[in-house]
Amino acid sequence: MFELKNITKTFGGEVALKNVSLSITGGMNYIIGASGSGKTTLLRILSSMDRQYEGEAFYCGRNLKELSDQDCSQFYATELGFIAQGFHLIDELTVRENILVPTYLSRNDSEKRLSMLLKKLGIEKLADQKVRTLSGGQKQRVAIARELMKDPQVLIADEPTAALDAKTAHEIGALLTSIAKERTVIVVTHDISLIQGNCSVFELDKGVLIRSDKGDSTTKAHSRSTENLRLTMRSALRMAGVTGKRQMGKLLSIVLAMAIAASCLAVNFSGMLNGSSSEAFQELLEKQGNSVLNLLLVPSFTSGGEVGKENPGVPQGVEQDISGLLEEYQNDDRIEAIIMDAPMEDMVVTVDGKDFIIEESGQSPNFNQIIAGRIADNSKNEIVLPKILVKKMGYTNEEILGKELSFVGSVYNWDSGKPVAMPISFTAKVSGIADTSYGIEFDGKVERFEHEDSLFPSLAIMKDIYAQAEKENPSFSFTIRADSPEHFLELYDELMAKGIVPLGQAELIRDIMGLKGTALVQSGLSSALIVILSVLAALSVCLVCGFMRRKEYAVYRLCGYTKNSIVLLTLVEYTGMFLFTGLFSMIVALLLSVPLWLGCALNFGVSAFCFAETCLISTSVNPLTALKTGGRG
Ligand SMILES: Nc1ncnc2c1ncn2[C@@H]1O[C@H](COP(=O)(O)OP(=O)(O)OP(=O)(O)O)[C@@H](O)[C@H]1O
Repeated sequence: MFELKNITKTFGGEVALKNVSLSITGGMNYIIGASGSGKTTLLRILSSMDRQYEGEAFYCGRNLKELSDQDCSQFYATELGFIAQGFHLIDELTVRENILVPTYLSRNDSEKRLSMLLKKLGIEKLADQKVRTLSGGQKQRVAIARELMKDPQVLIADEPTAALDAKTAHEIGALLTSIAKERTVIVVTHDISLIQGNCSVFELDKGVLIRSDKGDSTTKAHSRSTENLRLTMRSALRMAGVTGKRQMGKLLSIVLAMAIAASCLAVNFSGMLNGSSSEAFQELLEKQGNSVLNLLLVPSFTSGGEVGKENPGVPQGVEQDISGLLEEYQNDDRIEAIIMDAPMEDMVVTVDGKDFIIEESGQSPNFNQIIAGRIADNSKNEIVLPKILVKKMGYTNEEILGKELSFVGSVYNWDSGKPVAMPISFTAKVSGIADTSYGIEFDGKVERFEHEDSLFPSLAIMKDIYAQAEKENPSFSFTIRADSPEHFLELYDELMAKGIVPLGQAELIRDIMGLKGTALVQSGLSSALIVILSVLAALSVCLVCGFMRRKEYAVYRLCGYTKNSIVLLTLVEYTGMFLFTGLFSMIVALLLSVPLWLGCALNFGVSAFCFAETCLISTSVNPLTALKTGGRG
């Protein structure tokens, strides 16, 4: 059965086994020796847990060194029962559930064999008891029953009586001897009083085999399962049902951690935390109207009074050449509209034979937004009227649109250096009505103003009236309406770089955008932090739960579960947890108005991360280290 030839095992120069050759043909076999003599090392080689040594070890003619991981799982599932020190049972499960662990891999009816074993080992009354409530002897019987459930050719036990009192130790010894009548039993022990009857004894001393007493025991190999044992989806579901029920606490903590992480991420990504970043600009728009995005381009203007007071001797007039800019910016994508700026005085408008005097405000026209019709076509005699004037004339917006109106008034000619009012007149078709209101904040209160002399004629009209006013080389002022605060600043800087000073609230908008930028950076940082912390929190809970289940995963490996089978079991568990988490996330999403798809996607992402982490832990468990298998554990 086992044939070991010249086995030498060293641990970093220290020899644990030296040139050991032996053969085990069946029956009861004891491996004895002082502490540190190499017993456990030999056991690990026999059970194929350790495949790094010099020499050759064969089991039924197969070289143990050449077994693949898959072969090993099959070996554990069908050929070898292994009882490590410390019983290696799954504490949360009942006796029955523990014994049934290997049976999920096969399709055979296990119930009959289970009741036979419970009876044979004298533990039928304990079947539904949790194993953590059992005594040491009872636990050892459950461990033996579970291994016998596989109907193995060989049963290996590492110090099976070490933790038991003398009476129980002898009962277990007798049990193993009776099992040895049907299969090969190999026991490592310190307790030589166990050695009775016809058995083989191998004694080690400092790694050297010093005694090899062979009993005449040969066990007939009974028929082995050739079935490729693996976990099917059905058995994985059944098994997850059992383990899930017993490990509810751990699984619920994972569900909760994943749900909290997914909800935090959903809230984070839905932009609820970023909402305040554009609030400051929105507030400005509400107070002052859309005209905050206006850039007024004029050929000349006078600097503010403040500057004049500080520097009384310095002339404050600014002259600039804006010719050509109108054409340049006419079709710019960043611009919502270009509005001609026409300060006209003493205006009287005639509509349907009725004259209306337009009251002067002394302010330049202020364009907020078009509320009916459209901006005047610069090639035609068209004009946009302020809604306040239309109201004063007693018309509705719809009634006045398209009407032909006559205007008379004056325009100042500054060619001589002094303002000379020049009479003008023109007719124009009404192309649109504009809201010309704007707000100014006084003592925290916003007051709104609107002037009826905010007229917006086309370029064609402007050219006509400047000709009438006999202006030499007339230059036409106009307002650029940017389509966003970002483009407003871009256009402002571009014009300044050209040496043109546009009039507008650039500094205020720059401040607000700077604020927004800072807010975005801050919210970006806090977003990243929330993402990292949420995922880390969920991963930590899974890590802790995964580590708490390491012994359980090691038991699965020794019962013959392949890594793929353990991944499948983990997948089934996580699918269940994903559904629970999904329910929680959906409720949170509904309560916080987070898009459902976002909640589900993030829930899936978090679950996938946690699943991957748990798979990593469950498949990388080394039964040698996870279960105590000798002095070195
Ligand atoms: N993983 C390891 N790393 C380093 N040395 C080891 C390792 N495992 C065993 N050894 C060494 O190999 C020798 C044999 O150890 P082994 O555990 O096989 O002895 P043992 O007879 O089973 O002892 P005990 O009865 O105390 O369990 C010892 O000197 C031990 O220190």
